[in-house]
Amino acid sequence: MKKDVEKEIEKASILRKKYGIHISRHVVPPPLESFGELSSRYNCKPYILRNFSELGFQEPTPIQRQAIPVLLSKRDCFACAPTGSGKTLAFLCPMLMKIKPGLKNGVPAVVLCPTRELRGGNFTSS
Ligand SMILES: Nc1ncnc2c1ncn2[C@@H]1O[C@H](COP(=O)(O)OP(=O)(O)OP(=O)(O)O)[C@@H](O)[C@H]1O
Repeated sequence: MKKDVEKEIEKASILRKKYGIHISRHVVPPPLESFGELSSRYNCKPYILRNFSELGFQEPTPIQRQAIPVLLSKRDCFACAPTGSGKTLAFLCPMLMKIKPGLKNGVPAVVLCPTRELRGGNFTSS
């Protein structure tokens, strides 16, 4: 049992190294190896993954690999990644996964953008 946990921690650390992901807390969910893990680990509906595939998103970007599992674990996430690295999907994906039939009030969110240009970009990619 302990060996399994150690193996998982080691695997997560190898993945983070490979994708240049830095974390500042010790107990952080492992990064995604692929979008497919959203199904196996978080029960993501197939239509969401189909949409990613139709958009040509073959694999998650580094910020998506780490931020999505943190947000799906209901943890707060303060993340930083370069412009154009896929931050929008990193926060939208967990929200999309929360939308369920019959959900009356949707999923509330506030998106703060420091400039009008970034607001435009965020709106378009959403
Ligand atoms: N996993 C992915 N694979 C391929 N392309 C992706 C992926 N995720 C997002 N993209 C595309 O990459 C582009 C940049 O993404 P996005 O605008 O989300 O980056 P950002 O980090 O939010 O940028 P900014 O800092 O300007 O807000 C968009 O065209 C988006 O559709």
